[in-house]
Amino acid sequence: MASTAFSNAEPRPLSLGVLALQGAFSEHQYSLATQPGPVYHLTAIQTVRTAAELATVDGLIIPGGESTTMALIAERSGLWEPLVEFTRTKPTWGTCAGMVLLAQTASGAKRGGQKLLGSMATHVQRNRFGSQLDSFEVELDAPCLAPFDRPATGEEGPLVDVIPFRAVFIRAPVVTEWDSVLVQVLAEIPPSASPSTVAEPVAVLQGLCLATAFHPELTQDHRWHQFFLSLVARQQTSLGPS
Ligand SMILES: NC(=O)CC[C@H](N)C(=O)O
Repeated sequence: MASTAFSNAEPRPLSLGVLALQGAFSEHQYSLATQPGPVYHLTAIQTVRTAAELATVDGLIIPGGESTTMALIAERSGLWEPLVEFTRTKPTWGTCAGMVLLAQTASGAKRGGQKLLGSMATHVQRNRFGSQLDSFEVELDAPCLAPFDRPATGEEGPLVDVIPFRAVFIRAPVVTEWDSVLVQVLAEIPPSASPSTVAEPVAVLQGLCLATAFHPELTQDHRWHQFFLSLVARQQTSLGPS
């Protein structure tokens, strides 16, 4: 075993999954495939529809779409319990409907309640900004994206201040309550764009779980994908040699 000492310089192969039960999964696959960030040894970007597929990935994206429909399909296909287990132990990123599913509780839920994975200590309000017709874009400050500001062209140059992220909100939730010990707020909607006129969290991180209320996969700015990949890579590194 002489040469198996793990070095941070050796990228471990990463396999990323995108939950593909419903919603904007192919857009995430495209963003992952084209993200120009630091080079990760990304061996697979695969759709996840079964527990067997979920078992093969190092990190999972739960896309935007309809959280109630995704929960229903996951239950019917025997994927619900594996998803609960995965999202509590492995890197997971929920966008929009994914943010709703990861929450512990939600208001504006379907009559009779809706099933949530409950992997983040958050309460979300669904459809905070109204219907599809009320969709909008707004610039967010997200200091966590600073490491990914520099274009991955190999160019040297001073790091600019964090470039605002132009976020697309479509029937989006916001986090209205959270456990501030466990959950880190990464970005807030500016008060001017918020119905409550106070800044409200729209990107949060709890351990290996990331949730964004907006849709980075619908933009050409792949810094959130790079941020998530860096989480997955860090988790893989901490696991030691494969
Ligand atoms: N764009 C979206 O993902 C909308 C999410 C939807 N409002 C839900 O709660 O499932």
